[in-house]
Amino acid sequence: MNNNAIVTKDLTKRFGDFTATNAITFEVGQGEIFGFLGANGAGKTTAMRMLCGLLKPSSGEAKVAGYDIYTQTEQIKKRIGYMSQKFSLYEDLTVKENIRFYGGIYGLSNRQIKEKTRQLLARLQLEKEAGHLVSSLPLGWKQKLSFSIAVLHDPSIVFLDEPTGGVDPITRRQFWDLIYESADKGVTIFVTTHYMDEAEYCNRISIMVDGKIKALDTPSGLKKQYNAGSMNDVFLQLARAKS
Ligand SMILES: Nc1ncnc2c1ncn2[C@@H]1O[C@H](COP(=O)(O)OP(=O)(O)OP(=O)(O)O)[C@@H](O)[C@H]1O
Repeated sequence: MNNNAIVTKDLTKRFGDFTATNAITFEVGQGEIFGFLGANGAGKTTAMRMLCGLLKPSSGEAKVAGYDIYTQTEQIKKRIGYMSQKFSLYEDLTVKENIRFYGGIYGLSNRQIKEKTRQLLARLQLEKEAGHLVSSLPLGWKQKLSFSIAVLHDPSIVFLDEPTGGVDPITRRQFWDLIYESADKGVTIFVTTHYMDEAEYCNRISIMVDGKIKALDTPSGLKKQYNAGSMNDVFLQLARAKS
């Protein structure tokens, strides 16, 4: 396989008789921002959990950061960051304690944790809140903190599962500034979202319907292909074609 960040071939996950992810095939380049779109229940989280080494596929192949998702999940976990829909910050720990806790899990030294904490708090302008409980932060700040912690150990790929749910477009845009900063440093971003403004920010997008990838291209390529004025229009056409 080449040096793409993610390569999948016919990747499939069945739960009993139900096929949640149905033979998906795609490649994501290093440093690319790849949007993984689909309606509720389309199979996005299932696919993402397989790529993160958290769920064993039923069939098909995939490599993440060059490692096999069946046999090399430990190597994969060391090289990726993951931010789930219900991000995993500890609400009853302070901002600084959360950073220290995750730095420890990622195997950073005390010196690295101290330096990373300083950089992170400065970048997010959260110095004053360093000693505040995470539960006291507004949702948008929790999301930015959660993303920053997901890339604390300088992973080569970061998986974001609906990272900006429930916040306004301006707060989402600020979150995307963080994503662009990471991508500029060569980090591959694999992101699921329901927001079409966010879809437009991606380099390429795949759209999943009922477990299958129905479209995959740049936002402008997809709009052209579907003769659509917006990504929302593309999305609706694909969703309608289903019924
Ligand atoms: N452990 C499981 N056992 C049985 N069915 C499951 C399991 N996990 C997911 N599913 C089913 O697989 C389908 C795809 O779920 P998945 O969470 O991957 O979708 P999604 O595209 O991420 O949706 P959402 O946008 O709502 O998060 C759903 O119908 C879900 O009920």
